[in-house]
Amino acid sequence: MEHHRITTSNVSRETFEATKDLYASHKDLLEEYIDQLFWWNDRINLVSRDVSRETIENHLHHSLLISQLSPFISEKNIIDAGTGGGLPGIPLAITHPGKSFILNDIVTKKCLAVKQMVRHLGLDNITIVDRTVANLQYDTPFLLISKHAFKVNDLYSMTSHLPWTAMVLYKGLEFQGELAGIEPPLSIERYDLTEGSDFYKGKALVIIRR
Ligand SMILES: C[S@@+](CC[C@H](N)C(=O)[O-])C[C@H]1O[C@@H](n2cnc3c(N)ncnc32)[C@H](O)[C@@H]1O
Repeated sequence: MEHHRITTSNVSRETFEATKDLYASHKDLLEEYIDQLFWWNDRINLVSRDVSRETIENHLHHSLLISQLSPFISEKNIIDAGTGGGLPGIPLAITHPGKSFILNDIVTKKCLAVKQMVRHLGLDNITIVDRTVANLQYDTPFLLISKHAFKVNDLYSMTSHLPWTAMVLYKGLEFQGELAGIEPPLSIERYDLTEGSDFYKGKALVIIRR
């Protein structure tokens, strides 16, 4: 794994503040999404059962953080692999109506719930695809994003056939062991989120380019 080039930066206060502003300017729809997530979570398991509203709000802020990073800003087509209940894809689609999102999960009932939420929220920039990410077919270059769903080497090998321009992954700070077995040298930027708040301690956003 030494052949990969890894750099580390901190995410600035301004970036966290800009994310809060983005949340505030789409508050009504984001709060509606949280209501939907709780409603569906009572029926099927999307997030942990006893999770508080405050924690879910933190997950939405966390989801929106990547909107401040250049790979997200410059790409119109985005695939969220292992989206579960729609994180980070739904908050990003709400706040970026000009971008197109594919939300992917291997579990069909999760995808059905996400489809209902998307319909309820009136979002027309989301397509849902229920299969393993390894079987996705897509010809247009896109940004691959994923929050706490895969080890880096697993996601890398499952998507090697796809034309992703970069991956942005929501990881813990210590993800380097997950690079084992990846042969081509990667350029990796690790953004340490620890400065954000207690919620972000030990968390990182990881940008990977091949
Ligand atoms: C820990 S959950 C994370 C969900 C969401 N990203 C979040 O942050 O709340 C991981 C998700 O990855 C999905 N998953 C696991 N293997 C997958 C695969 N091969 N292809 C697509 N989705 C997969 C699971 O069904 C699950 O919903």
